[in-house]
Amino acid sequence: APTPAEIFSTLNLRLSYMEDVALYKANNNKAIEDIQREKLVIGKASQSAEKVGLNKQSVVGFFQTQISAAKAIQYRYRADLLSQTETEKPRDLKTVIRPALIKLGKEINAKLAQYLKDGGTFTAQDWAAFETTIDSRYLKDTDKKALFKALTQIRLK
Ligand SMILES: C=C(O[C@@H]1C=C(C(=O)O)C=C[C@H]1O)C(=O)O
Repeated sequence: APTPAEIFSTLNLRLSYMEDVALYKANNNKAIEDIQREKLVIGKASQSAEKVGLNKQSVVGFFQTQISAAKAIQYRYRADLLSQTETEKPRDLKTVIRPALIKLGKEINAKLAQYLKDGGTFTAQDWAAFETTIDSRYLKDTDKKALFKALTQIRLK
């Protein structure tokens, strides 16, 4: 069965793509927020929740919170890009990053379902590990708290 550490780490991996997303969008004159894409991401997460036996509404809430954190990282990094040049080329948004984000979303749901079916729970005891595992330089403690709260609210069907 997955461990909380493994689940937190997969969530962190999804968030770790967001600086590349921001750099790609800045280089291509694209807006950070893409509502059409958010609807697709939420729809995929809802489908995969259903498939693995998770309560859909709680999973949708969690993914909305992940998307908010994703955008917070992007806005803060894009502000930094106004005064610092970045010479690294980001991974391609359409062919590399977005497919990876969908795959990681499925992995997060599968691991969560296994963990909860095995009787696992998330409590205040897990916060310390969560807070250190989510390591984006652009996330504030308030962002991490919102993510942790949405995570603790996920339940089985
Ligand atoms: C990651 C992206 O940026 C934002 C965050 C999203 C996400 O976390 O899945 C989806 C759409 C965007 O509003 C993206 O455009 O793919």
